[in-house]
Amino acid sequence: MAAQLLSNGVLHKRLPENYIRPESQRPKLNEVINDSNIPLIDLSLSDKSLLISQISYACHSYGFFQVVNHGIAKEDLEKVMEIAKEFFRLPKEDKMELYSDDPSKKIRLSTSFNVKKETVHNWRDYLRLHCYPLEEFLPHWPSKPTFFKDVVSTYCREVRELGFKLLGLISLSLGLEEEYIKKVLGEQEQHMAMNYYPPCPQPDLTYGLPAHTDPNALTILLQDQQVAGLQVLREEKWIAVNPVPNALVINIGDQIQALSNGRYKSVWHRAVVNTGNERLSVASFLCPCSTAIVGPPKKLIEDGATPIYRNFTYDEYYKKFWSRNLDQEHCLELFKTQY
Ligand SMILES: O=C(O)CCC(=O)C(=O)O
Ligand SMILES: [Fe+2]
Repeated sequence: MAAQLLSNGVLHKRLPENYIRPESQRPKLNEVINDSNIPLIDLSLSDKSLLISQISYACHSYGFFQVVNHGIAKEDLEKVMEIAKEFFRLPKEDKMELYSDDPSKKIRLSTSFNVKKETVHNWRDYLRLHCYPLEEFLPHWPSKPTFFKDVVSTYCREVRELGFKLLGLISLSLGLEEEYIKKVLGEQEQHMAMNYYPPCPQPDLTYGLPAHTDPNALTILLQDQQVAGLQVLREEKWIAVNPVPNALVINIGDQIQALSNGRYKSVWHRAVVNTGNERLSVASFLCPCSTAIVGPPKKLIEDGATPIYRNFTYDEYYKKFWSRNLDQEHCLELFKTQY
């Protein structure tokens, strides 16, 4: 039976059986660290070498950071959040026109993660959109709510620019030329996931999204300004990433981990749910073009360092990623060299 969209409005008093994780896999919410946080970086900092050293530290020791003064207006962030909320409130008939559980579809509304493969579902609906080149995909995006295409396409353009700026800073922080990563990754694809996590009757038994790493190069996440839910693994402990006003959360994906020869980390993260409030997040993923060959630059291995991963194309990697369950071993493990 097809999984049901949670946003279609059935209220659950108890968590349905097929969302309940076995005891050993539950989120242990009382053990999460709430009062520590990931680095917060001000991108308007005029001291560029200080900025680069902050980026280097954040990418190496957290794999995650938040940015403020990132160049995207507060109003644009608010509009995207609002339109995402409106989207998930559309009538069932409108939403079901977009429903698909086929991960290869470029525009689709779905639920959980990979409903055809997984045995336990996650407390999430999501709209996944390919966003680049915009002119190619825009005509196929949802035409409701009315301003969806306008608002989301403006945001996509802004996020892409921010992503390139960050890739430049990341290149510099690795001692590479500013344009290095952008050149290697080719004409990058851009995908978006609008995640909707409704209130959940038993949040300690399930996830919005279980622990995973992002398979792409760089992720820019706009998270709900009111409701926390994102958590990041650091030194074997889960840390809550509490929302900071107007900040965007940045995380290193598997491709930058590979490209930096393991220096920068694509870390495990997850989204948990709660009883009282719905939560939304909008993730933008910059992805290498499918034929891009990912491997460490000469500069990072010239002092005799061993390449940790074999070279691969993004196409090969992405297929492998979607053929697995989300919470298996780090997908990069499968690409390690045999030394
Ligand atoms: O909802 C969140 O905060 C996390 C979303 C996420 O990790 C993803 O979409 O890959
Ligand atoms: Fe993620």
